[in-house]
Amino acid sequence: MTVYTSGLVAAVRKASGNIEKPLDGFHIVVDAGNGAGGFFAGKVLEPLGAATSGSQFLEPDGLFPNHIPNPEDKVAMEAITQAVLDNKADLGIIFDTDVDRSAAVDSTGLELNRNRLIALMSAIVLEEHPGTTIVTDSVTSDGLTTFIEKKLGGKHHRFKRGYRNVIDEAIRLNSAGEESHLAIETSGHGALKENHWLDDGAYLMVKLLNKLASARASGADGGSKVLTDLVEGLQEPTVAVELRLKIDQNHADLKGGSFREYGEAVLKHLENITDSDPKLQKAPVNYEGVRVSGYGGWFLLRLSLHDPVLPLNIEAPSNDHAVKLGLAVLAAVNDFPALDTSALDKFLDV
Ligand SMILES: O=P(O)(O)OC[C@H]1O[C@H](O)[C@H](O)[C@@H](O)[C@@H]1O
Repeated sequence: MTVYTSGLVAAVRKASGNIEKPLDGFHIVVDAGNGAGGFFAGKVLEPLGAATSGSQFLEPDGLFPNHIPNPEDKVAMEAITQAVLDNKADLGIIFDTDVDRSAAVDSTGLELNRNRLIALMSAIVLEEHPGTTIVTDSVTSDGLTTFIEKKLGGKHHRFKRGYRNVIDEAIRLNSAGEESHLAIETSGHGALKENHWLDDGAYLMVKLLNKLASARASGADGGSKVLTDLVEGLQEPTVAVELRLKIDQNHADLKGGSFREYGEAVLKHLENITDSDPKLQKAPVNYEGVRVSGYGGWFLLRLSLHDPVLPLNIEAPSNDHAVKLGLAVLAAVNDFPALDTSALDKFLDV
């Protein structure tokens, strides 16, 4: 552990031009959610000179008495945001149980997770490696693609859900001659080529600290603004939801087949229905499920990696637009009685 944490500390010192305490004067709070990430406060931030008072839930407790340690979870993100605001901290850092996922919160309480974290990491990596390909999971937003390609001059390769899938794809691209330095999921899993493609949430946060430290070393004193500025221009949808539609594996409509076969049949049917609707356009390149644009937004219906579930992501510029997209999905999935559409029904208020 000492070898690992001293490597993280050394990386930030190096980024600052070898200053011993490059984060002196910064106040950074950590929320480990009672998982394994509590070390980051005492073993990484403090040796670098940052104050960490107000950090919370640093003691491991497998019952997770405070909140689920998950940087995608609303309650978890509210907890770290509140800690940042209460302590008037410069930055908040949150980890999942085993520190392979992470996210941050800036000094104003802006959450830097999901698409925003990918945008931020892409900005950092593309400064170091202009033009490189960023590999992400399938539920990333259209705004993220525009940001990576138009603002940052990189290439966005939206692949499949699953951290192993995105990392393996980035490794494959490199061996096929296409340079990629970052594989990252909206879940907060992320891996860099320079870190031997390790799925390491602490290292992602070190890349943010490097930015703070180098800005400070060059005389800038805007706290976490150096990070927030990097995501400026990222278009964000007004509505972004994930609804999980369960397949009842014991339902007669499966006719003895597997839930996967059933899910594939749902997806095929949805694809046929959307093909015949002129208001909807199938994504020209897509590696997982059915991704469709329309009404100024998009939806993706796909099979879960592990569960008998079809997760449905919808992003749209307004609730009305999101409802139109949801209704298009409902028209297809209603023909499959083993599918529990209650989450979608509730969203659509039908
Ligand atoms: O397909 P889902 O049920 O949404 O789950 C997808 C998720 O599964 C696991 O948690 C993996 O660690 C993640 O990398 C992945 O994103």
